[in-house]
Amino acid sequence: MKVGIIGAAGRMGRMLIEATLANPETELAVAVDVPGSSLIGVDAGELVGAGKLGVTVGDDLAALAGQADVFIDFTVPEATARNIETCRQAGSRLVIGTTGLNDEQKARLRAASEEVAICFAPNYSVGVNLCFKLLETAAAVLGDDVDIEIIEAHHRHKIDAPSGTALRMGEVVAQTLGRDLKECAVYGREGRTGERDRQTIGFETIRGGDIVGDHTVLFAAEGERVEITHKASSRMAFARGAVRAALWLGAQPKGLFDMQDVLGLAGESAGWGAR
Ligand SMILES: NC(=O)C1=CN([C@@H]2O[C@H](COP(=O)(O)OP(=O)(O)OC[C@H]3O[C@@H](n4cnc5c(N)ncnc54)[C@H](OP(=O)(O)O)[C@@H]3O)[C@@H](O)[C@H]2O)C=CC1
Ligand SMILES: O=C(O)C1=N[C@H](C(=O)O)C[C@H](O)C1
Repeated sequence: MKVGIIGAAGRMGRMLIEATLANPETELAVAVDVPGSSLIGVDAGELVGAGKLGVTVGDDLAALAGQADVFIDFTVPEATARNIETCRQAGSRLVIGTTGLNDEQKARLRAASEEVAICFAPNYSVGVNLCFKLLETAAAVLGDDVDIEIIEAHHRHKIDAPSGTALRMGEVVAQTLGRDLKECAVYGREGRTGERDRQTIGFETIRGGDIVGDHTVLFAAEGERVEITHKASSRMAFARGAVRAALWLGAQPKGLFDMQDVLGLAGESAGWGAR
């Protein structure tokens, strides 16, 4: 399968190039980054120490859209929104890892998926997607008898908070408990907060150094507590998952999917964020 990487010069973009080269079923066909980047025109192989591959980093997705079977986009929300439109017009499949999309951008994504196949997930690691299923079970068993807090930590360069993964974890728990996350989420606390309302779901964000991505969901009761934790130690976990999603998406003519679909874990609650 011919794969195109959008955001190729970024932290994830470089990992995605490596993961595409390492997978015997995928071939790097296109690499794109932001217009004006000093890396436009550089060979994509040189970005990851793989030597020259004959694929130079371009800046015009529309002109390159026909050269790949599936594109993988890990950029910023504004760029992803434009790329969705470009892929829709070109009839190209798209795997999206970008987090922090607003409601309007998600609505446009949903609309585009009526014409092309799109996989959209806040986290492509297998471990995190397993955690989503564990969270359904934990929330269903522990129910309304616990206080629920979601704590995430990431590197100092991350621009959105809470992480897309933390928000999805909140959506999974809220949906299982019949709550609306938009109404029950509490983001950080300061000052005289008053006693905790058990119906709320709290979010705490840590940013520092080179932390790849840690997530903990804490279920705290009187006398005991349960913690479900995932720690990523390499971005390769996300990149391998995204390439797996690209291969899976190649068989889908159109529609909106997420990593739960790719892994065969999708139940009634799949696609919490975008659907
Ligand atoms: N779903 C998942 O599994 C994961 C999701 N992510 C998400 O992926 C996104 C990217 O993360 P990360 O790689 O760390 O970020 P980076 O900033 O390192 O990479 C983003 C890249 O996209 C480039 N870019 C910006 N605008 C455009 C554009 N219009 N066209 C093409 N390229 C563009 C940036 O260029 P420049 O820097 O020059 O602006 C940069 O090279 C984030 O939203 C993050 O949360 C991250 C890891 C896992
Ligand atoms: O920006 C990152 O780095 C990551 N972002 C994703 C998110 O927002 O959930 C996934 C991962 O934790 C790394």
